[in-house]
Amino acid sequence: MILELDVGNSWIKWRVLDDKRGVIVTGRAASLAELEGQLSGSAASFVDCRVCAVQSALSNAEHYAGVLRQYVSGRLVFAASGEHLAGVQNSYAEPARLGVDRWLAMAAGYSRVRGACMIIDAGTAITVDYVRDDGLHLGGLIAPGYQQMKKTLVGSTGLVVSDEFLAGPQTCTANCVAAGVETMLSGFMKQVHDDGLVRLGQRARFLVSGGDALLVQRHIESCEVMDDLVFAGLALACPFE
Ligand SMILES: Nc1ncnc2c1ncn2[C@@H]1O[C@H](COP(=O)(O)OP(=O)(O)O)[C@@H](O)[C@H]1O
Ligand SMILES: CC(C)(COP(=O)(O)O)[C@@H](O)C(=O)NCCC(=O)O
Ligand SMILES: [K+]
Repeated sequence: MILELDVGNSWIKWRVLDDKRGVIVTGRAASLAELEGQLSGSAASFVDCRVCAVQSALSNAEHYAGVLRQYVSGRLVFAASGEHLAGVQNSYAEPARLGVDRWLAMAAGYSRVRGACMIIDAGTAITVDYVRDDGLHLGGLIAPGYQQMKKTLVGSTGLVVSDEFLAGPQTCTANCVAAGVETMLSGFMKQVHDDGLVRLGQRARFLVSGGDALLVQRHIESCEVMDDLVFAGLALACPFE
């Protein structure tokens, strides 16, 4: 059995694969302590484990490794961004500095569509990565995520915000804030979509992942939601063959 972890800034997503690489359990934890509760509750032990951790969590990698070691008898690997993976070429001058979650999602997305694609991951941050038809990464964008946009405004002004999805002018504070954030997201997505088609060509595919993927889909109708890109990328980077 293989334990796979996708550690983001808001959630730790995890899943377990059986010996035939089929997914047998998936889960989500808000913290390492919660994850530990979930793993010990399952009373499972895993042979190997592969981890994708965003930069903020990597600074805590030893602590993660110490906790995970209790459940993992074999290999325990933290994936890292490199120069090439599955036909994708990293554009960063220092390839290791590219977020490994972005890197794995790009490799998995490009492997699947075998052509120009834009990878949009809507989580704590919204990241956008451009991958050309020949696999060259043209670079990307990092913007505040949907909840961050709301939190920042509400936190710094004390305003309230409604949870509804609203467009156009509104007539109470909570709805004005909700519609304002939605309009920012919609304008950003329209710009990203148009720019993707210009830079990557009209046949480019738009692949979307992350907790807010469905919000992105509201604005880019032609996009394809692929929730497992980071996990699929982990298998490419750390195949455990
Ligand atoms: N049931 C849910 N509980 C909490 N957040 C959710 C839920 N469904 C969607 N979300 C959204 O998912 C976002 C986090 O997405 P995720 O991809 O897990 O982020 P990260 O990779 O940064 O940890 C939150 O900002 C929130 O808007
Ligand atoms: C940009 C990110 C913080 C996104 O994290 P997420 O929203 O998935 O939690 C992550 O990819 C990261 O830590 N990147 C390192 C910096 C970079 O990619 O340039
Ligand atoms: K993200």
